[in-house]
Amino acid sequence: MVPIGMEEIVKAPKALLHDHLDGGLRPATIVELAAEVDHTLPTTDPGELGRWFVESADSGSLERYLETFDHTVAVMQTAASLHRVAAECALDLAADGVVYAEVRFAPEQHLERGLTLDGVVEAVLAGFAAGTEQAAAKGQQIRVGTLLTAMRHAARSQEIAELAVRYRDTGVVGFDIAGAEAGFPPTRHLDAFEYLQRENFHFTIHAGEAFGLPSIWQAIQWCGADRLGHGVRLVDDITPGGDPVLGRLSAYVRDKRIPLELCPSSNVQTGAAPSIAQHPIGLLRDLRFRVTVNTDNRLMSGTSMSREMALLVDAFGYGWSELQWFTINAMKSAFIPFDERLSIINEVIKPAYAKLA
Ligand SMILES: O=c1[nH]cnc2c1ncn2[C@@H]1O[C@H](CO)[C@@H](O)[C@H]1O
Ligand SMILES: [Zn+2]
Repeated sequence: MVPIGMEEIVKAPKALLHDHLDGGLRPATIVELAAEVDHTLPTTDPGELGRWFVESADSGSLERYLETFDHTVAVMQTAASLHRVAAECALDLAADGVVYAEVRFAPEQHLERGLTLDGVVEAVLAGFAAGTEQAAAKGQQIRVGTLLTAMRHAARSQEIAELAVRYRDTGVVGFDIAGAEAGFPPTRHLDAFEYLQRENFHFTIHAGEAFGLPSIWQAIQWCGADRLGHGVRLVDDITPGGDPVLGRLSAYVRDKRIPLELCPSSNVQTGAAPSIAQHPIGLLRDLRFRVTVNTDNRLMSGTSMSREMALLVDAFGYGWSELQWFTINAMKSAFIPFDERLSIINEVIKPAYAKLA
């Protein structure tokens, strides 16, 4: 079998469920926006700045990895800058062959220059719409859904959950919590999750990245998460060997087909996995968990959806059938309505992979 090349992977349709808006800016855009607001960057050379983000995020610790977001969040404090960053995000994902993306960000982090929560959300939604339209004009079809994130160390999750529900018919498709995981269990935000369940709304929870099984267990069994952001530490509940044995929690996650939003490069940078080749995605796929492949933060990892796929092809020898499986898993797990998911699977994904294979 001829190994699959990067160019072909870019052309293949891909679905992305876990991508942070403030973790995916173009370095050149950060430089321009920083000059407008007098924000001091480590360097104003876009190439060097891109490398600075990757090297700084390569820290082995989630807390230190998250410090790099100070520079991206600082330049995303006006409606115009949020609009631009969101439009470029849609354009960049579409150019990479992503046909469906859920992009998340935390509105509460963008209020430093007078915007309201609603103002932040409206600027981002308008930016995604503009970028989607520009991509379509170039012949690149993408659909972008927005997830609103609440920061887990803060106390605004109920407010952000209500904000998400308010915009559910105009582009917001789900809710999430993010930020440092150790010391900030999901149950701190139980009120918000119970509210969302009563509203029949969708949410994912960052869990099982920098903290292990208790975090995953709470996210699912206390909070009712539809999906797990990362969830990579679920392997702590699997006894490896010729015939791996699943514990109660990992068996539950697999039986219920709870999607795992795995982010290989990001996990290596924060120390959640030793390398791509040793990333638990290999085992989890073999065991048929509902595995999806994601970018997390394209800027901090110097990556793209196609690059993450290519890394897995290199490390695990995956072919088109595995790449299609990841893509369909993601599409099945999306927060948009079932009929819309199905039409992307049947009309876009399957015909394209049939030609590739
Ligand atoms: O992998 C991650 N784990 C936990 N939190 C994260 C990760 N990536 C980004 N953020 C946090 O989410 C916020 C909103 O997008 C970012 O500002 C960052 O603090
Ligand atoms: Zn994340």
